[in-house]
Amino acid sequence: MIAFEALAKNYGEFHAVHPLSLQVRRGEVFGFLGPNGAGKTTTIRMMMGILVPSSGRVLIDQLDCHADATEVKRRVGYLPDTPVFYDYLRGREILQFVAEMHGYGRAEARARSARLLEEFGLQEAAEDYAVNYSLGMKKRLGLACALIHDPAVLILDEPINGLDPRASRDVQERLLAAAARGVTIFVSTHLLDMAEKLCDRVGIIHHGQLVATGTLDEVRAQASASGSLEEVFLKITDADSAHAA
Ligand SMILES: Nc1ncnc2c1ncn2[C@@H]1O[C@H](COP(=O)(O)OP(=O)(O)OP(=O)(O)O)[C@@H](O)[C@H]1O
Repeated sequence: MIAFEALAKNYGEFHAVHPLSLQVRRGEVFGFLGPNGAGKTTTIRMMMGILVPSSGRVLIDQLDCHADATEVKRRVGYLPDTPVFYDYLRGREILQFVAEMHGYGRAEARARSARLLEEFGLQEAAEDYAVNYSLGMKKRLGLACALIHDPAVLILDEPINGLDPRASRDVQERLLAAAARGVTIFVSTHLLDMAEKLCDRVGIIHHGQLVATGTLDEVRAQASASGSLEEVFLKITDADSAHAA
């Protein structure tokens, strides 16, 4: 479903993402984990056609995310790390606007927006301006925007970063519901609890390099570590730092 083929990004001499090769299967929830500055957002921006790869490519449904960016966007819902909305549009208007951008007529856009506002618990705030939304509400609105066209794939950059425990659980439950409907989810995070609860497989990226991939058990075995994902993650990224130093 998602195929990274030696995808890489350099900024001058700096290798933000070293050649990355990886397959994510249809219906899988894949956690892309890494510490700050590891290269997660850079990778996701290349998947969304926002950044041009220095070499290699990434395919979604066999479409090149750079060359076929428009067609890819029809199949993909994207939640950026910091969702930005027009401050003086109301929640409902934002969703309708996104639906119309996807080509739905006015009536269908309205119906889809109403359904998602309800599903995401935003009906009461539907007529409020986005500028007055809390961070949790913004993330929920962002997710609703990402799902408005029933995408087969969701690409999420830090979907619960900065949320309080209730809002965080809320978003995770909605992601699990999407996964249960068969949506393929590629989610970047440095919040390991979430990855442990949500993901079928994870990849750990550190200093722009994929240093481990697999189920939690497989990653544990690769790291010769036991215990929580946090322990495995710390061991892998520490060992790598020591190695790099
Ligand atoms: N436009 C740019 N020019 C130069 N370096 C950049 C640019 N954008 C990102 N970088 C660098 O590339 C590296 C990877 O950044 P990226 O934002 O992808 O990390 P991240 O894993 O998403 O981190 P975080 O969890 O902090 O968001 C960082 O060292 C960053 O400073």
